Amino acid sequence: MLKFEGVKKHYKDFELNLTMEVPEGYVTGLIGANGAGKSTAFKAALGLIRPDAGVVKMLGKNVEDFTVQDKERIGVVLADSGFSGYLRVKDILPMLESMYHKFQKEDFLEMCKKYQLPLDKKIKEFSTGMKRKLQIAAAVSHGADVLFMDESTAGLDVMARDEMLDILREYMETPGRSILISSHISTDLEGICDDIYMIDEGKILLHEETDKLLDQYGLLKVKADQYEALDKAYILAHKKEEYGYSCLTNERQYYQENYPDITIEKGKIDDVIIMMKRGQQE
Ligand SMILES: Nc1ncnc2c1ncn2[C@@H]1O[C@H](COP(=O)(O)OP(=O)(O)OP(=O)(O)O)[C@@H](O)[C@H]1O
Repeated sequence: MLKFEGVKKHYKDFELNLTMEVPEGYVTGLIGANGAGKSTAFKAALGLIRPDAGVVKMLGKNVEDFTVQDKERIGVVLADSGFSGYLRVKDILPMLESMYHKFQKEDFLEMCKKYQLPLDKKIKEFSTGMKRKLQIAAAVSHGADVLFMDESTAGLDVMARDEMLDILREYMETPGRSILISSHISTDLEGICDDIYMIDEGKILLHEETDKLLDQYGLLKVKADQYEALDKAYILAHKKEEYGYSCLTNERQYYQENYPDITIEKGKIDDVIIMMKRGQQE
């Protein structure tokens, strides 16, 4: 559905070097700190910047060859963009109708009603959550096959985030669709993503299915002598701590069964990120 093949982009103090895939029917998450390269990746996929090397392929085509019709098959929600604050929802309706052949006006209006987005209030008077919901409603109302959501949970309260996830789940009910969603907050993504890529300083640190990350990853807390004796076959990284070492594993059960005396915590995505970034990889 969407593939980044060796995509490189160099800025003064930064280099993106990205290979990743968003398969059809998948919600794929891109997690990384501020400045990790998430927006640069999105811009490359949307043809807003030209990579120095590599290609982005989407819907079976190089994105550089995308036509206006191809672009209609994409929905986009970017954190720092949106509709002009001086417009009302009723003003943007004809714009959306003329931009997208497949704009589903009824669905869009229904979403506005469900998420309490008034049609005749200026958008600049909307709250952050309302603006974001409006962006999402517009992005999912023209039959797009791929949805890009860059930092779209930023600034949303728990309710608004939950409503946003509902819209995305509903969007994914139609077969053949995919979403690429980014955030610097892992808990925002773990409830919706099938698959997670962790990005740091422009490179992918780890790619894993969300279920596997949550069910099978773990953090071992061991003393120095326990560490020496440990079978490291399923240890991905270790980090020196006051008490000895913390070790990241992708086979928690193996260590639970074979080392009953060792303290093993369930994997949290943030722990995995910290270990992959700050720990020493095996
Ligand atoms: N047009 C540009 N010119 C120079 N440097 C840039 C440009 N765009 C991005 N960068 C740099 O590239 C790096 C990655 O930025 P990017 O916006 O992709 O990160 P991000 O992961 O989206 O971060 P955030 O969560 O803060 O949005 C940063 O160091 C940024 O300063």
